[in-house]
Order: sequence, then C-alpha cells, then structure tokens
Amino acid sequence: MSHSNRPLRSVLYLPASNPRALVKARSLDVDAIIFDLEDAVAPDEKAGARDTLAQALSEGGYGARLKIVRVNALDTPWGVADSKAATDMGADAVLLPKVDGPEHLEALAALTGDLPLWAMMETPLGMLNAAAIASHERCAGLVMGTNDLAKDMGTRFRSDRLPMMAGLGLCLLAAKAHGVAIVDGVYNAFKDDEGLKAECDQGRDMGFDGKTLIHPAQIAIANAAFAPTEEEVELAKRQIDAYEAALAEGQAVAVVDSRIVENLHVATARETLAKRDAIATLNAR
Ligand SMILES: CC(C)(COP(=O)(O)OP(=O)(O)OC[C@H]1O[C@@H](n2cnc3c(N)ncnc32)[C@H](O)[C@@H]1OP(=O)(O)O)[C@@H](O)C(=O)NCCC(=O)NCCSC(=O)C[C@H](O)C(=O)O
Ligand SMILES: [Mg+2]
Repeated sequence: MSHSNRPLRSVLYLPASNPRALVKARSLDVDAIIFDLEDAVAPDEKAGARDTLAQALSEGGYGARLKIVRVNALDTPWGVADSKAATDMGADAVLLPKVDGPEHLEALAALTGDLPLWAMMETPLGMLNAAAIASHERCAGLVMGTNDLAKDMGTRFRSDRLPMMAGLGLCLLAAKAHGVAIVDGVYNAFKDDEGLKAECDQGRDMGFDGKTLIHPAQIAIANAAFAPTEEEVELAKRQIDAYEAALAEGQAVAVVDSRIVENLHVATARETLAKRDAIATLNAR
C-alpha cells in the first residue's frame, strides 16, 4: 500500500523507552505508530531508547501498521545518531520535529538514505513555510504538533481550537496542494472520550487524514471518526449510479436526494469507496 492511499486514521505515539508499550502496540488496532525518541523520552534515556527500539523493530510483529520513527532535532546531541540509526531499523519513514523550513528536511535527507520523510508542524515559522516544507521532494507527510505550537504562540487551549485555525489551515492547504498526508495533533486529556470525539470530528471535517494519539484508549474513537460512515458509503454508491445513468442519457448532471451530482462529486464519491476498501484491506492483513 503506497503512502498516498493508505489509511492513517489512528497514529499512536509510543515512547521508545517503554518496553511494555513496544509489546502492547503489536496487538493494537492502529493504522500507524510513531516510535518516539523525542519528547516522550527523558534525556538520560535517549541512547538506550534508540537501542531498545532497534531491538523491538528487528523482532517485528507490527504487521501492516506504518512504522514511523520520530528522531530528535538535528541541533540536539541525539538527532544525528537517531537519524542514522533510523535508516537501519526497518522503519517506513522518519519524522523530524520542529521543522521550520525545507532546509531542515534537506539536512535530514542527507542522513536517511531513501526513507520517506515526515515533518512535525509545530513552530510559527513552520506554519509560515508549510507549502515549501510539503513541496520537498522527500516529504511524505505532515504531523501537527499542537502542544508545541500552543506553547510558541502563547495561546490557550479551547475546545473550538480557534487560536490554532490559521496554522491548521495553512498546513492542510500545503499538504493538499503537494499531495502529502496530514494528521492532526494529539488530544491530551486521554480519559475524555467525548472531548476526543469532538476534536476528531472537527479534524475530519477539516480534511485531516487522521489523528495522532497518546494512549490506546483513544484508538477506536479516531478509527471511527476518520473512516467513511455507512451512510456516506451508501450515498457515494447512489451518486455514482445516478451520474452514470445520467451520462448514458447524454446529461452531465444527476440529482440525488434533491442535490445535484456532477463529475467532481463523483470523484469524491469514488474516493470515499476507495478509502473504505483501503481500510478493509488493512484490516484483513
Ligand atoms: C499517558 C501515559 C503516560 C499513560 O501510561 P500508562 O499509565 O502506562 O497507561 P495505562 O496504564 O492506562 O496503559 C494501559 C496499557 O496500554 C499501554 N500503553 C499506554 N500508552 C501506550 C502507548 N502510547 N503506546 C502503546 N501502549 C501504550 C501500557 O503499557 C499498558 O499496557 P499493558 O499493561 O500491557 O496493558 C502513556 O499512555 C504514554 O506515555 N503515552 C505517550 C506519551 C507520548 O508519546 N508523548 C509524546 C507525544 S505527544 C507530542 O509530543 C505531540 C507534539 O510533539 C506536540 O507538540 O503536540
Ligand atoms: Mg512537539
């Protein structure tokens, strides 16, 4: 499954220094795992976490889940060693934190062979340079870092995320313009299912591919929120059928449920069915 069509509904951060979590993740219903060497790992544990992670990945067992390694920034004592090690771990991608511009990805690219690169979007400069970052030839995905962004912007956390909207929007536009994946930031209150669901629904409405998560209890809510609903699938099928019938009669517009259906709506309907199929394929592995 290529980066362009694989499901990314649930993307779980996993502290690479936590052996129990490394085992647990092999049985979790997540689409992707971010094995974290950065903020979830204490400075004294950084080198050991790198070795623990290499061992866990060499043992395998993570199935079809996308395996992303988040390294430390390259201007830290650990970033270069993390990045070189990540290329030998059998990871699917490397994620660089605090990317301010494409030059940060360029520096990472020099250390990571052919591995696809993902960028943490979590600084004010990163927001302003989002299009240039997403256009980097090795960039495969963007991950919103809303905790760091809130810190740098001095914003308060609000349930409507109004202070975040400019940054979220710029990054979404950049990802869509350059055809790379984009996943939303974490919801810190991992026991608040209602709040998580509301934020997942908001992220889905905005066009994110999925949500980053910090705890297994958050997975089912994200998987449901970012998958097409039965109603969406059923409507997509009816739109396609109606449009094809209209075309056969020499018309370019069909009507379904008192709404017009044109070729662009049919393209969205086909994407809905393709996403449903991709999720089914992933679940079958
Ligand atoms: C938040 C936690 C510290 C809670 O951990 P814990 O107390 O162990 O939770 P539980 O006892 O409820 O755990 C139940 C079982 O699930 C496993 N577990 C817990 N978390 C994970 C996980 N993330 N991945 C895999 N497995 C996990 C436990 O080991 C238990 O297993 P078992 O006993 O075998 O049943 C903890 O959840 C945690 O550390 N979460 C991750 C925190 C993290 O990664 N933070 C950094 C990323 S967030 C960020 O930086 C975003 C961005 O950069 C930004 O700026 O916004
Ligand atoms: Mg961060």
